[in-house]
Amino acid sequence: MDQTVAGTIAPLREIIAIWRPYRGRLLLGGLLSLCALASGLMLMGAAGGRLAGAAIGLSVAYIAVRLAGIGRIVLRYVERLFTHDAMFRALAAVRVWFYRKLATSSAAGLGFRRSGDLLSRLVSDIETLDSLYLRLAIPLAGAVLAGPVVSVIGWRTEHGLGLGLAVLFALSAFAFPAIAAYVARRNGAALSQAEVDLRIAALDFSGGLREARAFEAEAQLVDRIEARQEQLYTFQQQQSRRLAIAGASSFLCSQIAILLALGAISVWGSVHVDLLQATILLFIVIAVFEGTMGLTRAGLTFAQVSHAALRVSEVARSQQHAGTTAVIPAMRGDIVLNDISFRWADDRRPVFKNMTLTIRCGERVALLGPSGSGKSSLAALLLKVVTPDSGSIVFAGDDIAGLDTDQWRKRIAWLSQSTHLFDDTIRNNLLLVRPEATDEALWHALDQARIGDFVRALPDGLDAWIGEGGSRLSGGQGRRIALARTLLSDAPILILDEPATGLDADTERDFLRTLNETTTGRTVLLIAHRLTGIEKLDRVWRLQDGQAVAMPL
Ligand SMILES: Nc1ncnc2c1ncn2[C@@H]1O[C@H](COP(=O)(O)OP(=O)(O)OP(=O)(O)O)[C@@H](O)[C@H]1O
Repeated sequence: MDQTVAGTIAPLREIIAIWRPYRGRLLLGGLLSLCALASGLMLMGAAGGRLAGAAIGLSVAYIAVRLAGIGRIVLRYVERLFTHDAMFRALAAVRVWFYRKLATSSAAGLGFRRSGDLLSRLVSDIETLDSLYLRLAIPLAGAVLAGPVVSVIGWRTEHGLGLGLAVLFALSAFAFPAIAAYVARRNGAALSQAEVDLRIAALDFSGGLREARAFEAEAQLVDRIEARQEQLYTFQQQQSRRLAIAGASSFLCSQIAILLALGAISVWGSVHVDLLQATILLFIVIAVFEGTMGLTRAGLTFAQVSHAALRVSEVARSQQHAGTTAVIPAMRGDIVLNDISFRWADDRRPVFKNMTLTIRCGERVALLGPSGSGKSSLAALLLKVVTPDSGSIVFAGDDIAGLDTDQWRKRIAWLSQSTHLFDDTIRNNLLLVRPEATDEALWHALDQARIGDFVRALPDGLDAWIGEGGSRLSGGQGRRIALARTLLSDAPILILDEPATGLDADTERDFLRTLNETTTGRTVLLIAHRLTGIEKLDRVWRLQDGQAVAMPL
């Protein structure tokens, strides 16, 4: 992970750019917060002045205390209302942005990401981002305002005192928080990784509870969770210890500052007017330095926020990388794989070795091969989830590497081996690919997938709720809903990865017949272990040793 300053700042700038529409509200919230702070300082100063005045028999107007007191309460309330409202809106914008980035990769990339990691990014990382404004920017702006105030009043009492207070303030409000940020930043990556690991273990456990029970492996999985929890605690403890030192140092500075102000009272207190000024100073020092205590935490917050911003923006960056060029793909064309070689990782064996094949526009072709031969990897390459190590994939004469990724994926309807069904109605699951589709079109697609009669028999029909991942359906029924969704899409290219998984032999035959009839004019890539003999195909290849070998029809 990039640890440089630029690597830290760039993701934060990206997040701040998403907040741009709320700039006015955020600035107003900040301004109100500074006004609340100013009235708080005035209140303390006025209270100090009145106390000293009472001690020396000087009449100091009570009105200032009242006004500052009321002002502080009202401003604090309005400020909280504004800053939190602005922040909730800004975070909602980040969530929408994040979802959009995920949605554009939903054709493929998600299947290759760990869901626990994604959940962490979506929930805790985005939540952490509110600290950037509420616990970082606002307290820092407050410190920038309060520091000069206390130094100037100190300077007017005695130059050396003003200087001393300024140094103590700089240490307490800026230096120690910066050290805390540095320490926390160093630990931050390990800490958030430990959080993600724990979340993945917990999700794994809850998702695989049935298997864990069946194999009596619950204790083993619980041990795994506990080990990861332990690891997280260890990192948290280390972090807390170091932060406690930074916090204590900052606290020490504030206590020295108060001692200095008390010293000022004892030195200059014999002269009435100076006593007044020194007491005001003491009260303001107490208020200002109390505010700096939270800044050490802001240092920690900075580390957490910069990590969160990096993790959240990483998702976007992979998308931007994939779609930086704006070449819009043609609607139709041949797909040509030119001499492509590909392996998933350097330490894995190559999946393709200088493979060349051409899928002509409107052809119905099949790609066969034993498990692990690379059929799904080819789909991943076509969908631009991964790029070939060498060679190129060309569509209608354009290298797909140069095509706009979002637009390219819109040309493809893809049915993966584990296509996801959403916890929603049948209708909404189908409308995902064609939001404007009529009920007639939905029923047509369901009939093509041989599931129309089943849906008609449901009390709620198209509005029946199918549960998480289609849990209220049988495996085969869910598969057919997913098939219907793919058939509903009007994309010119269909990639069907083992479409018959979970279907009985009769339904499989029916479905393949439908496929023969309904996909005329579209390019269909059928990925399968073997053929049934019903498929009407223009070409068949068998994947073997990283090559596509043409098979007789
Ligand atoms: N995300 C991934 N990361 C690393 N290696 C992968 C990944 N996906 C697939 N592989 C590896 O690439 C090779 C080809 O896998 P692929 O899924 O393309 O095969 P397949 O022909 O579709 O298999 P099956 O018929 O079992 O679905 C396998 O050795 C597999 O382990």
